[in-house]
Amino acid sequence: MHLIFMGPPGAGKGTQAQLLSALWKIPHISTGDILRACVVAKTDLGQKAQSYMDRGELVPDELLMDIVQERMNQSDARAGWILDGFPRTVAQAAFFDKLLCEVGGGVSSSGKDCDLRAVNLDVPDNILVARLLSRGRQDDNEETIRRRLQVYREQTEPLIEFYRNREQLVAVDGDRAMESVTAQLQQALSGDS
Ligand SMILES: Nc1ncnc2c1ncn2[C@@H]1O[C@H](COP(=O)(O)OP(=O)(O)OP(=O)(O)O)[C@@H](O)[C@H]1O
Ligand SMILES: Nc1ncnc2c1ncn2[C@@H]1O[C@H](COP(=O)(O)O)[C@@H](O)[C@H]1O
Repeated sequence: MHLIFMGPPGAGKGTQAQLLSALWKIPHISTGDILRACVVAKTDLGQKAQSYMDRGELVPDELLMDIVQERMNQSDARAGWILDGFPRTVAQAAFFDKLLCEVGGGVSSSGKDCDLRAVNLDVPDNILVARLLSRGRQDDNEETIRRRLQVYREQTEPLIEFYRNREQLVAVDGDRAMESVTAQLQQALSGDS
């Protein structure tokens, strides 16, 4: 199972990825979590990324490439993965296609034998804002949330069309109870493992 979780901030990507990762015994790889760990550890990357994250901007593409490549090369990623929050730009998607050709362990990014699926969780903006305000992460304040939603519409949403054109898109209504979203995902993805 090779999954990309898309959807705006607060759509439930992390929540669902964590559940399905435990169920299917494949790693949940969140670029946001990796970056936050780098910020806490005050690594060079963390120091460069922090101001972008605090403002709700995307961290520049070139800073993401190495961490994704390194994580995908770890042994637990051989059997499959759920990528949460990557790719987020057209440039990242192109880089990711190339990476899968090189280190994909048999996963190609397209073609008839490819099992890559891009899951989009759809949730209305007013619900997203309410969810994020009650989650209360450092970047979950009203101003940053608005900017993250805007950045999502401008830079990440175009990827929905990209994966739809490749017939890899799985669209799920994320504005339901958590268990119902999980059930929809299991049903939509059954037979893909
Ligand atoms: N189906 C749901 N119904 C109600 N609340 C939900 C649902 N799914 C997730 N949540 C809650 O909404 C908040 C955001 O969820 P989550 O962190 O999974 O979103 P995300 O898409 O990963 O966001 P981000 O991209 O900002 O990291 C969390 O507090 C989570 O508990
Ligand atoms: N793929 C990414 N490209 C650029 N910036 C990213 C990426 N993934 C995460 N970020 C930054 O981290 C925060 C939080 O990410 P979450 O996925 O919401 O945890 C995001 O706003 C970007 O600044």
